[in-house]
Amino acid sequence: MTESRRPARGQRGQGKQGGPNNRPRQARRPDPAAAAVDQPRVAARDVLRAVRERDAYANLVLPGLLRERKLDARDAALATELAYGACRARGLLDAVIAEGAGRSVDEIDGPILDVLRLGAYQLLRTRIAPHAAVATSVDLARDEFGGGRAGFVNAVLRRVAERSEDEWVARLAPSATADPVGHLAFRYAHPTWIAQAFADALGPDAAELEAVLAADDARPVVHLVARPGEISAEELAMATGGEVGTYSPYAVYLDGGDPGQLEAVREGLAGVQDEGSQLVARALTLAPISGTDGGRWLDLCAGPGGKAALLGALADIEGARVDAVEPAEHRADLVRKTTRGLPVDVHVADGRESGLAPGYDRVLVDAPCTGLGALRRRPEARWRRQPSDVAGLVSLQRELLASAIELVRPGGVVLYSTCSPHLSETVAVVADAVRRYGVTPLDTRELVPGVPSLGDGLGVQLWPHRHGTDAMFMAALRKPE
Ligand SMILES: C[S@@+](CC[C@H](N)C(=O)[O-])C[C@H]1O[C@@H](n2cnc3c(N)ncnc32)[C@H](O)[C@@H]1O
Repeated sequence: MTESRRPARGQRGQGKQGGPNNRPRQARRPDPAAAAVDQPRVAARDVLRAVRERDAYANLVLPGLLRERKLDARDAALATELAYGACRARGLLDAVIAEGAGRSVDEIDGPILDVLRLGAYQLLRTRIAPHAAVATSVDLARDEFGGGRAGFVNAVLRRVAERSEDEWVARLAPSATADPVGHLAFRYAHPTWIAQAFADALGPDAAELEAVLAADDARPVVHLVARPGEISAEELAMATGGEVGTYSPYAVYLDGGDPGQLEAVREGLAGVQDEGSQLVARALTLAPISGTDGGRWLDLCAGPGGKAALLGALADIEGARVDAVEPAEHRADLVRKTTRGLPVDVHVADGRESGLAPGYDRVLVDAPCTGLGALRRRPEARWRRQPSDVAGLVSLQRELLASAIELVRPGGVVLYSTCSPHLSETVAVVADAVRRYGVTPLDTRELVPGVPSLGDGLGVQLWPHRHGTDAMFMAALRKPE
């Protein structure tokens, strides 16, 4: 056993303290005498716990929790940084914690592991003073579970604090020469299969892999969409103090804050929508179709309605009408909400057998996917997704695209999109449809005018590190006449 594998002091008896680390365990009654634990860290800890125990989404849990506990702006910012950061960095943190604890993280009780992840994140990836990172974590453990467990947390974190993040990476990551993708995946805290999927999609540009992985950890800028016909991007930027976007004529970038509180958003003049998604909806309306546009548009996978709302606003201007299909009732409700007052009819149905009459001029298939292109907006998602998810999604994507091709009229266009750059979900699905149904791939790059660095293929792959958008993919296909 190497020195680093030696069990840390204070962990005696830990092995008997519980089973799998995702099982809720009985908390001790809080000790009123305990020093007031630090509220931002309590909030971050509670987010990690909800993610681990209930499969919650960190970005849905945290805002409610901050409001409920009335954290001021500074504390809220710290809680956000710690909760999201620790969710993102989980793989790296767990490897270091396992080394510090001398055991696999699977053998550490979940609630204690949450505290350790929070502490290790502060030690490795923030400028918080090490003694504060350790002491506040020990307080968290003591407050809930008492001295023994606090001692374990103290011992493990002291070991973690012995090295910087770079030193831990040098010690624990696969070799950069023998396994460059595995090395970068470890350094940037991504599962290797996801880093490999990005490298495959980047192809000859795989040297950019480091930049993509780093972009997933950067705090994403909030993108607003100015609803066409309601407000211009310039007006929205003026009203919100934001900056007009680079590629979508409707985009405004906001540096921070809660966009839900903005008057323009509350009044429905604007929404929160990644610029890449705006480009997808717009591309459908720009695609060249044969003959005149009869104004029958279809959004086959519409929930929660971001693209349907933009399509609806553009349809209103063009005199068109959109059918929006979504099988999940609660998501269909969201579509109804976002498209209120627009020429959009919502149908609760499976897109593979929607019952809608064929003959659409334009059809969007914004297919359910792994979401690997939006990891920066969903802190825990990279650790939740599994490679085995891909095959099932690909079959659904193929079936939905087949259905869209049935529903579009000859000479009309189907736009297939995903918020994933995984090649099985993008070019492979499109190539399969071209082969099976004889649809013609269009040069989709022409449908996103002014967007650079789109590569040689006919499809469009956006990237956070190149375009500042989610890694959306889109490909336009015309049905032969
Ligand atoms: C990537 S999301 C679409 C996002 C949406 N276009 C937007 O911009 O807000 C995929 C959607 O497809 C829905 N979906 C899943 N299975 C489906 C099916 N068989 N037919 C149609 N939609 C489906 C999911 O419920 C989800 O709402």
